[in-house]
Formats: sequence, structure tokens, C-alpha cells
Amino acid sequence: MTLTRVSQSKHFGGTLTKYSHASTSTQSTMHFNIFLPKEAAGNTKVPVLYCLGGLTSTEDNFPQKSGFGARASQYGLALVFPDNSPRNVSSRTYIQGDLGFSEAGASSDIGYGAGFYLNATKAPWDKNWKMYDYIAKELPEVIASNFPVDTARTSILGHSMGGHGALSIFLKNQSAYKSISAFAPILHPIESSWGQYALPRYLGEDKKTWEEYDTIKLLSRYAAEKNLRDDVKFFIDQGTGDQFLNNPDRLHTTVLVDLVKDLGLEKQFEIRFQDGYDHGFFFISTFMNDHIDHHAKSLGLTLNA
Ligand SMILES: N[C@@H](CCC(=O)N[C@@H](CSC=O)C(=O)NCC(=O)O)C(=O)O
Repeated sequence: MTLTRVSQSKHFGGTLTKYSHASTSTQSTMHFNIFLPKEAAGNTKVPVLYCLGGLTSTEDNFPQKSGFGARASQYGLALVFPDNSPRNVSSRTYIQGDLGFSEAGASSDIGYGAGFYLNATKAPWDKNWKMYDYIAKELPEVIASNFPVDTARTSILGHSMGGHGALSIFLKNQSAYKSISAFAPILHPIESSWGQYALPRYLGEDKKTWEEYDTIKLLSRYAAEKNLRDDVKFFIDQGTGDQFLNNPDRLHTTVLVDLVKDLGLEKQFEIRFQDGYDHGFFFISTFMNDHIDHHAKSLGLTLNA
């Protein structure tokens, strides 16, 4: 598998580079950005944090707006910023029949920029929309075979739809990650208008299949099965001024708070409500250092002078 370098910028002593590659999971050309700190220059393996973006994002939103660079370089931490859906597939197929393909202007809740980090099973999405496989399996292999990363020290975070992706992928692959965090995650997509639009289109009408991609359902199930790691802390920031938190609630943060209480998991969850912050990147960039600190601790990193 060949990586094509699209662009590169020096950033806080390291490099932020965008690559494209042919993806077997999504049968399309995928793009990602990777930040490699200066420590990686001599082929020294560094820990890696995957950052998953929300609806309408590409591989560029997180690196350009989150303000990750100073802290990541102080820790010597690599970050990977994937795209959140396939792009430039044979769009005619999708536009026909008004399937809500975002390129057609019908909806930004499905299609390009709205992969929901799941494996679609319903035509026409089932051909390319395999973002679960791409993020959980294919991309880590691509990264491990092309860059000096210590795969035993891998972590994951995400924002909104990307928070849903990070949490659900973490829960389903708990041994693969050292730590998990999220900004304003979509926690209960089966009860959210976003999920209720996208999930039947990607997965069909059987709601049991939707539960495979629902953090509230996955957490309940794994806790009941005693299949939840107890050495990891879920770190979540949620702005109280988030436009998606009320009228209607599309995020369901309080459902998680109640569930954590019911399950007696308070010690494993730090859910912070940040006064007045909205859903956007001004919120994320305010608390990005805290998230990097959270992951760095689990990855065994300390701040360089
Ligand atoms: N139009 C959509 C929401 C668009 C939006 O706000 N996207 C957010 C993530 S929301 C959930 O995943 C985002 O991060 N966009 C990229 C950015 O750089 O801001 C709607 O209202 O439903």
C-alpha cells in the first residue's frame, strides 16, 4: 500500500503531514493528517493519539483548529487526524433516489462528512461506508507500517460524532487503547435526531444493529457482562452552552451521568460540564491541553522542558 504525500508543514519542531492512500475498507482514496514530534525524526517510536472529527469535518478541522501542537510537541506525542467518511466515490449512485447524500445538498447527516464510524450494511452505503473497519483496523496498520509509532501506546479521542466514534471504538476494542476522551460526544445516537436519520439508512430498520454503535447501549452491555476495563478513566468535556445539548438534546450527556451512577462507575468517569461553552472549536481548543495531559499520563509521557 502506497502513501502519497499531499502537503507538509513544520509545526512546533515536528511535522504535520497530509497523506492520501487507497483504502481497502472504504474502497476509496482516504486522506489523513499525522503530526510527528521531533522525537520521531531519528526513527524513535513515539506514542500515538487518534483524533476523530465530527459531522461536516474532514481530516483538516482538528489539526487546524484544536491548538494541539504546543502540548503534543512538549510530550513528544504523535497525533493522527483521519477523515470521517469516504470521499469522491461514484456519487451519481448516491444522489439518485434522494438518499440524502450530502454532496447533493440534501443533508449533512449522512454521506460525505458523516460516516458515523460504523460499517454500513444497507445499499448503497455498504460498498464504501466502512468507517469502523477503517479507523479500528486499517488505519492503525497503515500508520504502524509507515511511521515510527509505538503501537502498544495508542489512545483515542473525538468530538461530537467523532466522540461517538472514539467511545464506541474504544469500548469494542478496549485492549487496543491506553486511554479515551471526548469533547461533547453524541452518546446515544439511537435516541438522537442525527442517529435516527443516519442509522436506518446505513444499517436498516432493525434497531438491534444500531445498538452496536451506541455508547450508552455498549457501556450498559459491557458493564453487565463485566467486560469493562477498570484501569481506564473516561474523560469527557461538555459545554453547558452547547446548542446541541438542549431543544432537542442530541448528545444525551445527562443520560450518561445517570447511567454511570446506576452502574457505580463514578470512579472511572470524569464528566466535566464547562460553563457557557458551545459545541465548536473555541470550546475544544480551550480544553485540548487537558485532554492531551489525560492521554499523556496513560501513555507514560512527561512534559519536556
Ligand atoms: N450542520 C450540522 C452540524 C454541523 C456541525 O456543527 N459540525 C460540528 C460537529 S457536530 C457533530 O458531529 C463540527 O465540528 N464541524 C466542523 C467544524 O470545524 O466546526 C447540524 O446542525 O446538524
